[in-house]
Amino acid sequence: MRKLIIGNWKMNGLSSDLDEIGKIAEGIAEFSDRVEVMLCPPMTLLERAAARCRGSDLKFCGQNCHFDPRGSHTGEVSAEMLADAGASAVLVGHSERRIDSSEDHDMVRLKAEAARRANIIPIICIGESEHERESGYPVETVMYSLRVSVPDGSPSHVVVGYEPAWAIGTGRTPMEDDIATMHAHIRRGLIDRFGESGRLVRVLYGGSLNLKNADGILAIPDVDGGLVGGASLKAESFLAVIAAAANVASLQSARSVV
Ligand SMILES: O=C[C@H](O)COP(=O)(O)O
Repeated sequence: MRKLIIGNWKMNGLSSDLDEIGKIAEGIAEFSDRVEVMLCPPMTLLERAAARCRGSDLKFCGQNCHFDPRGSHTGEVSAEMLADAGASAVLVGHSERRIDSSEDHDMVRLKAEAARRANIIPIICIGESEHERESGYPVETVMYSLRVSVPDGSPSHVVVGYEPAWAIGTGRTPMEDDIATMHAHIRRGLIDRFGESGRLVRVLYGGSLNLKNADGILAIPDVDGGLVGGASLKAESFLAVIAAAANVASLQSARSVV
């Protein structure tokens, strides 16, 4: 399976950064056989970025959507609008939205269902806070989020992003063994719920992923790719993470042949 690397620009990016997005689109061509790449620019750049990169392998992703298709929701954007602007996917339940906008698991599930309704892929983000990790029950916390946030029905075209909130933007990451344990639990939870189809759900790791740690983290079993924040803002650092993902994908496919 190709690795999936998603860059999340969060509330960063002006029209002067469209050239940087163009560089990313050009730079990923050599890795496209091993890595699928998506970028989540701010809403104000989405349509222009998608138009500019049309014909490249770079796909675009919204950072959030409302669960209704239209209506009286000032300041919101629907999944249908994201699709119309050129998005193939949307992040739902990112911990920054859960904190800033009090989104709970039920709302995240409704948003994931809205993405499916609009034929775009929901990237469903789950992860424990520092307090939840220190309380000693991070696995239980994450498994509960997974159960409630992921909608029923076929899990095909659903992506899960495991992002420990305390690792986001801090330069701190869990130990590789802890990431392996969490991803194994998530995989088991998906298989228990969806049977063999649960094996096909891509599970990404996010939280201070960068060039220095990408080789190790992306090689962990059941880590199917990564969600990259800060390191995705410049083409050079984002392409370095993508190159690392391509190397890991090559090694894993060589091993699976032997
Ligand atoms: O969506 C991306 C994540 O929040 C990770 O952000 P970060 O790489 O800056 O820690």
